[in-house]
Amino acid sequence: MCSDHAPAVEIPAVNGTNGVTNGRRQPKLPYQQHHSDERSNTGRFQIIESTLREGEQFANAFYDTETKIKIATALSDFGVEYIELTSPVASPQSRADCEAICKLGLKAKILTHVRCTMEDAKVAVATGVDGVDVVIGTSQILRDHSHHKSMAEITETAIEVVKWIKSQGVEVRFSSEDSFRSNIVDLLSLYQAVDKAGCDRVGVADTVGVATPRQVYKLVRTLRDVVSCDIETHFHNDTMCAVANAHAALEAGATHVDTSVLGIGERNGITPLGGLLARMIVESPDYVKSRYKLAKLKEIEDLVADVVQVNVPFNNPITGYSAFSHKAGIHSKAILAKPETYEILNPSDWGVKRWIHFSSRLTGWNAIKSRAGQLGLIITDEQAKLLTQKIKAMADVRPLAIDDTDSIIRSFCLEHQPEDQPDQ
Ligand SMILES: CC(=O)SCCNC(=O)CCNC(=O)[C@H](O)C(C)(C)COP(=O)(O)OP(=O)(O)OC[C@H]1O[C@@H](n2cnc3c(N)ncnc32)[C@H](O)[C@@H]1OP(=O)(O)O
Ligand SMILES: O=C(O)CCC(=O)C(=O)O
Ligand SMILES: [Zn+2]
Repeated sequence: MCSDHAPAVEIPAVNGTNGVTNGRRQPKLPYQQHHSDERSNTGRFQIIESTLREGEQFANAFYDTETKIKIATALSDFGVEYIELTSPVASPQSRADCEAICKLGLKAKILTHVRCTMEDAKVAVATGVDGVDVVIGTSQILRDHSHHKSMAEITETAIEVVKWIKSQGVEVRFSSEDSFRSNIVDLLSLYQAVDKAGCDRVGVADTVGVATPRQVYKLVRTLRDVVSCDIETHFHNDTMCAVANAHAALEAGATHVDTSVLGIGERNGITPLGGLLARMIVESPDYVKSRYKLAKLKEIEDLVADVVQVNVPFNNPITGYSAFSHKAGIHSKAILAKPETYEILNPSDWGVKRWIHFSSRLTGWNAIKSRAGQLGLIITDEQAKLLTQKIKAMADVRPLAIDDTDSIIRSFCLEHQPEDQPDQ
């Protein structure tokens, strides 16, 4: 956990965020959702994990069959409800891999993602998937420059495709690509038509990452009153709103959220699996903990990071290098006393550790006293304060490594050894 430039005290993750402490249930925080809003699904959503579809559209991604199977198995074990795979019409190997994953008998349902055509739908159903995600662009710009179809043509084909997939006993979702740049009236009547045709889910997609949480809430809330089927949502992260938008969609009544591990996808990707769960555990801890094996998140992220040859960003939610680091003296003192002071997430839920940086000019005496304790050195408050001044003086000159600071602590204790100080 600690590098030479990040001297740290690892302290046990003992906080009971949202849990039971000393046999007493903690009072809910005022900003926690109480699920009194009937429309909100923040305590009962499902994840459509698209690392093997949207994620394959990430610039660096190349998955061989073995890797796809490894990722699909890990995601299913983690607890995601659905795994979405690349279109089987993309290439012969994509089709073979889709068939192979369908035969694994994973707990998660297997979906594949195709264009809104009967030809694509037939190939998709023949692979043995549990469900087919059908998509077509509905914004004027995509209709003009991608597939050149009118809304009437889209509606006619969509109804035919949805009805046919349903007739095969396979789950079907119909999604409008670029929903937030589409005409709302066109969009709602299209969703209504496919809902009537027997669609299991309709999908709202912010394909270009233009939507804000307020716009998402408004569209999904309206849609919730127009269709009776489930509502899936897909958010790109171009303006860093992908997690907030997913949350807003659930509040407005969406039932499913698309994610990918580390958020990989076209351009800078979509709602990351870890980021979404970090957001959701804060208000629905029991639901999130009961469905997903959170302690496996780091393993899955490391696996995918390795496959697509990227580093996990330092500020990644939960698993980033500094996600549970505390440096300034004011923070460190309070964290040592009660971790919830500066942590809304509990690292032990995710199998990771918090750590306290203790070798900078921002370090306070409480952190130094705690570090001395970890080294088996007992010092008084006054001695810790004096020692902290020495460490600050050194840290003003250059970055200190853990060993540097530990040496300063040890020499200080030798100089100030009381009669009963244990020998070092
Ligand atoms: C926003 C998203 O991420 S959507 C999902 C994106 N996923 C993919 O594209 C999967 C990988 N894609 C591929 O392998 C290929 O693009 C294929 C096999 C799907 C199609 O390949 P090609 O036939 O060579 O066509 P190309 O990729 O150049 O263009 C896309 C074609 O699909 C049509 N099209 C695009 N979107 C749709 C749609 N949603 N429904 C129906 N047709 C569509 C376009 O009009 C174009 O048709 P054209 O052949 O008449 O020009
Ligand atoms: O099928 C969908 O809902 C989303 C497709 C997609 O990746 C997008 O629109 O960005
Ligand atoms: Zn996408």
